[in-house]
Formats: sequence, structure tokens, C-alpha cells
Amino acid sequence: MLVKHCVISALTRSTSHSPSSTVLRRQQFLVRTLCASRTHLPKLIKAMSSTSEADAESVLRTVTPTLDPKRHKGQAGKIAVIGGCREYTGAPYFAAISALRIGTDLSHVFCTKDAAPVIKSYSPELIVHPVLEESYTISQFSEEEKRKVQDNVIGEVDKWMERFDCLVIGPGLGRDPFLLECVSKIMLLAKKFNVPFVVDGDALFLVTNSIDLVKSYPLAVLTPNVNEYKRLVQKVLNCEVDEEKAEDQLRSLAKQIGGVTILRKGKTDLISNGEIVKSVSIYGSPRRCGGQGDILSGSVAVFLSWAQQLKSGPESPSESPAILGCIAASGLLRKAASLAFTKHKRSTLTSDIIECLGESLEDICPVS
Ligand SMILES: NC(=O)C1=CN([C@@H]2O[C@H](COP(=O)(O)OP(=O)(O)OC[C@H]3O[C@@H](n4cnc5c(N)ncnc54)[C@H](O)[C@@H]3O)[C@@H](O)[C@H]2O)[C@@H](O)CC1
Ligand SMILES: Nc1ncnc2c1ncn2[C@@H]1O[C@H](COP(=O)(O)OP(=O)(O)OP(=O)(O)O)[C@@H](O)[C@H]1O
Ligand SMILES: [Mg+2]
Repeated sequence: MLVKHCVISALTRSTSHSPSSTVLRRQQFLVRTLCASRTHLPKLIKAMSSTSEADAESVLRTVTPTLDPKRHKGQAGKIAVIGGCREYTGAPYFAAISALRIGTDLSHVFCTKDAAPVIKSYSPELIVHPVLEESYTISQFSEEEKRKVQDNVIGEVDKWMERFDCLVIGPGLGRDPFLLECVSKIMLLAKKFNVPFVVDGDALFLVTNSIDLVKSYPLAVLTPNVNEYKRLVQKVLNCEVDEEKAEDQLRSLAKQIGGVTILRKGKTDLISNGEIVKSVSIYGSPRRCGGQGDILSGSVAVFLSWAQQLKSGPESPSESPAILGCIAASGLLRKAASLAFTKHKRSTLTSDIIECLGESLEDICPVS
């Protein structure tokens, strides 16, 4: 009886802060089945520990570097966002400025020529490269001229690639076929230099249709929202999203894509690399204004690159930098969203959440 009681309370804690009645029913069924035979207890304990609520605040404290006066510009990170086109200029800006607000030293944006002046006008802090091309600007070109344009685009990114600690590919990229073809080549380039990348927004559309671009690249992190996740599951697992088996399905998806890390965004953020599944369900806000995913992708890039620096140190954590980066980013975004909502209620905008990133991080890891 005591064992059963402990198991139920541990399972309740391990899945979510407020498990739905369906989840509770499933847990109780599992407990009844497994308690019938004590020989299954070790399996149960393993299952409990494989999907658990991450201690996001503790991860944030572990990965966030101290502000050491001996460090020079660039050591706290150099991030590049690949995104921004005629329609979308907000998304790459949100991702890039969030990275700076969290503490990266340099934040670049590689966008189309039309989007560049607009993004530059939002902030002088960002380094903006007007290098991407959309089909409409080259519609009169011959095939050979188009190939030359593509080579130029790749050449412009190539010059910088080695300097970046992480890329965020996709916020506000759009779905122009010529532009997406260039972005596939940028992904190949990043892999050649072992630069980690976060795949978000329209780059997830690209990757869903060409899964080999990320398959088995351990430094790839995918951050799908509800629609993007649905399309990934349909394409890769050939089935529909099953909320009853959310954790197992996410684990299978990440495994099937060769162990990439996936952060499935939603009421609870779920993170898996095909082995473990972690959840982050703290704080948050009921406001669902567009752009919060862009803050998240920029944040994952920063925390991932900081976690990678720890990997080479003496107190290297056991989890991968990609998993740690996702947990830290999700925890911080939710805390900042909660703080912004307290201040602005229904009128909370993505920029208000970005304003709260610094205060939220300071609350967890004070500068001194
Ligand atoms: N201020 C900005 O510039 C912003 C730009 N954004 C960019 O906008 C682009 C599109 O991102 P979204 O998050 O909107 O992409 P989604 O694919 O989630 O959604 C696109 C639109 O189509 C609808 N839709 C998509 N699939 C659907 C389906 N199966 N059934 C029903 N409706 C469906 C959605 O409701 C949404 O309105 C990305 O490049 C993204 O980065 C967003 O990040 C939001 C902010
Ligand atoms: N229902 C929800 N309740 C609480 N938090 C949520 C909910 N849905 C999403 N979030 C939070 O908002 C973050 C962004 O998720 P969202 O689904 O809005 O991304 P997105 O659609 O890609 O955003 P964007 O508009 O930037 O493209 C998630 O990481 C999560 O923490
Ligand atoms: Mg998005």
C-alpha cells in the first residue's frame, strides 16, 4: 500500500504540475498494473525518471556564465538568425534582440535585401546582412545567373559561419522556393563547420519536406509549434498527433530523426532527444500573441552555446547542451511572459516579454 501511495504521488509530480484527469487515470492504471507484480517496479522507476519536470531554474543557474571582467567581446556568444523577408521583419528581430537581451555579445541577422533596412531601423544593436534573395527579384534571370546568385548568397554566409556559436534558422523566413533552396545549403554549411542550429518557423516547413537536412545531426534543435509539430509527426511517423502518448510520440519522433533535439511548444513544453523526455510547465502567460516562439528560438541559441562552453569544463553536466539550452530557454521565456502579463494583462505584447527577459534572469542568477 505504501509503495502504491509513493508511486502515485511520484508519478503525479513527474508528469505535470496539474495533470488532467485523463493523465491521472492513465497513471493510476499503470500503477495498478505494475503494483500487481513487484518484479516490474524497477521498470516503473525508470519510466518515472525518463519523463520528468525539469528544474529549469537550476539549469539556468548552471549554464549562465558569470560576468567576468577578464572575458572579451564574443566570449559570451555570437548568434546569427537566418530569416526575414518581405512579409516578416518582426520574427527575426524578436529572435536576435532576445539573444542580446539575455546576454550574448553579438547578434547577426541574415535576411533579404527588402527586409534589411526595416530590421536595421528597429535596432542599431543588430548586425544585419542583406544577402538573401527571393524568386521575384531574379525572375528574369537565366538558370546560370540564378546559380551564380545562389553561390553569392552562400559565399556571404560562408565568410562568417566559423565565427558563430549557434544559428537560428527560420523566424520570418517565408516559403519562397529559391530562398529555401539557399537555406538548405546554409544548413549543409553549418554542419560542415559543426555549428549548432535551431530550426524554427518556415525552416521547419523546409526540414519537414527534406528531413535529411537535419537527420542525425546531434547539434540540431527543432522548436515546432502546434501546426509545425503536427506536420512533422504526419511526415516522419506517418500518423496523427496522439496527446495520450505525447511523451512517447515525441521520443519516437526525435529518435526517428536520428537523435536531434525537439522542443515541442505548448501549454507544457516537452523536450526530447530520442532518449529522455523533459517537461517545462512553470509560470507562463495566457496571452498568445505572435512572436513568443521567436523569443524562444533566440534564447535556445544563447543557452545552448553557453551550455556547450560548460561541456569542455571540469564540471560538465550530464545532459547534452541542446537539452540544457531548451530547458533554460523555456523556463526563462515562461517566467518573463508571466512577469509581462502581471504588468500588462490583455495588452501584453511580445516586446513587453522581451523587456522582462533581463529582470527574470536577474531574479534567478543575480549579477553579483
Ligand atoms: N511579427 C512577425 O514577423 C512574426 C512572424 N512570424 C513568422 O510567420 C511565419 C509563419 O509562422 P506561423 O507560426 O504563423 O506558422 P504556422 O504554420 O503555425 O501557421 C501559419 C498560419 O496558417 C494557419 N495554419 C497552419 N497550418 C494549419 C493547419 N494545418 N490547420 C489550420 N490552420 C493552419 C495558422 O493558424 C496560422 O495562421 C514564420 O516565418 C514565423 O516565424 C511569427 O513568428 C509571428 C511573428
Ligand atoms: N497554451 C499555452 N500555455 C502557456 N504557454 C504556452 C502555450 N502555448 C505556448 N506557450 C508558450 O509560448 C511559447 C511559444 O509557443 P508558440 O506555440 O506561441 O510558438 P509559435 O507559434 O512558434 O510562436 P511565433 O508566433 O513566435 O511563431 C512556448 O515555448 C510556450 O512556453
Ligand atoms: Mg513560430
